[in-house]
Amino acid sequence: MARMSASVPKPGDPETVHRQTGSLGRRLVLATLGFCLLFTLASVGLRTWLAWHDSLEAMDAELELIDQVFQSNLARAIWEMDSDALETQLDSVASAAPVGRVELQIIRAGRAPEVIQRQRAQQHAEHRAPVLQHRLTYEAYAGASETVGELRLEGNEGLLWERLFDEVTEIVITQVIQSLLLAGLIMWMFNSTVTLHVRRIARHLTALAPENLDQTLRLGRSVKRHDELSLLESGVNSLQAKLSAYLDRQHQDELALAAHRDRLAELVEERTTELRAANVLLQELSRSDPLTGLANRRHFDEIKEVEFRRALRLGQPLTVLMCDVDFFKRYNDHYGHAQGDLCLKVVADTLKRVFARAGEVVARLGGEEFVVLLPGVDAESALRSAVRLQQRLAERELPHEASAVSPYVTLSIGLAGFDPETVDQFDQLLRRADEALYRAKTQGRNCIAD
Ligand SMILES: Nc1nc2c(ncn2[C@@H]2O[C@H](COP(=O)(O)OP(=O)(O)OP(=O)(O)O)[C@@H](O)[C@H]2O)c(=O)[nH]1
Repeated sequence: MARMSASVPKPGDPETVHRQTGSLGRRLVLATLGFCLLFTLASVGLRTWLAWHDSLEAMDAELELIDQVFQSNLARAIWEMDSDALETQLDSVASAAPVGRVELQIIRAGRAPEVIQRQRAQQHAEHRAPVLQHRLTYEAYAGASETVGELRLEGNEGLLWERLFDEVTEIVITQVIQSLLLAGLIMWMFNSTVTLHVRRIARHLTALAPENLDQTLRLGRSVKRHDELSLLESGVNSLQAKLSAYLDRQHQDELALAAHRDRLAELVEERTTELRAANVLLQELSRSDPLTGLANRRHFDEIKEVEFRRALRLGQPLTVLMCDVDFFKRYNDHYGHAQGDLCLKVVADTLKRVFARAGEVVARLGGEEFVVLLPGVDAESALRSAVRLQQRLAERELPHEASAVSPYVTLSIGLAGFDPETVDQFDQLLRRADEALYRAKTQGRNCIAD
């Protein structure tokens, strides 16, 4: 199977393309043969015409020679009226190859001329062969020359055509051989000087890939040759070099781009982390009181509704403590506003320590007023926690010389427990806690009212 598939021509393979498109050399040979055929026809025509005229001239000369050879003997035979000799001479003339027809007119005084003729069987009356005609004279003695007849020699037309046929045959054969040799020579030269190298270039280009661009094209010809193929060879190599440099540059650019992309991703990751942290911080800040770090009123408002609905749904207890620093205005006036802030921080810290269980919420509602939300805690437990709060604060012994109830900072606490019978909104619960706080204040402060 592997062997079979290896022999299957692949698209783009130079051999396949060559089979599909044909050979330049073959086309050149066909063109050469066509041209040679036309040239041969023209050449044969011209040479045939020349050969015909040469044959005519040659036959004319031959007739002249025959005439020179036989005219004196014929003239003598007429003069001597030797009819045997005359016949013999005439037969000899007629048997000469160049002669197609011979006609002898014998002039007799006082009588009509006598005509004797000899003709080849195939000689036509109308022919193209040369004709030689002249008078025959006989000089019986010096100075007494007399016309005795007239000889007409007509050339052998058959011989003419025979000679022409031989000539034309020779011309055609030599021309055809010449054309075939020329076409073969051109094909061989074209194949060895052009086609071979063009195929090598095609194979080289087909095998080109990014990883072998450094393999230059070598046509294996003499370095002294500087022709179109040399230009093509150096052009291909120059193109490969440029392409290789371009791919190298592109690779470097891709590496740099990947590095930039990685760096950018890192920066984005860093910025995202920073943004997330900032966002978390922002959310915390938006929900917490900047002075004490406790939940602010906004955050408390979010939580209170959730816890209230849960208590309502599950029927669990929910208790609210409203806490207010006693005589805080006096504290501020006595110790200054900055010290007042520190005092608020200590109170907040005490609140956080006492109400540190999960679910317990401590918030600063404003000024020196704090609220504690105790989900799942009934009023009785809450009261104990409130007492513990006052004790813890007292243990911290924050001096408050301006207070009318204690030498230390104290808290008044209002307590309200959730009663589903009478309360259906959290703010009602909050109002009750506020009212309880008011009662704690009016009852003398530093106490817990419910
Ligand atoms: N240092 C400081 N003082 C604040 C802050 N917020 C409110 N205050 C002060 O807290 C005081 C609250 O005084 P009041 O509402 O009259 O109450 P009080 O003086 O504590 O009197 P009682 O509540 O009746 O015991 C005001 O003097 C406010 O200026 C704060 O963030 N820092």
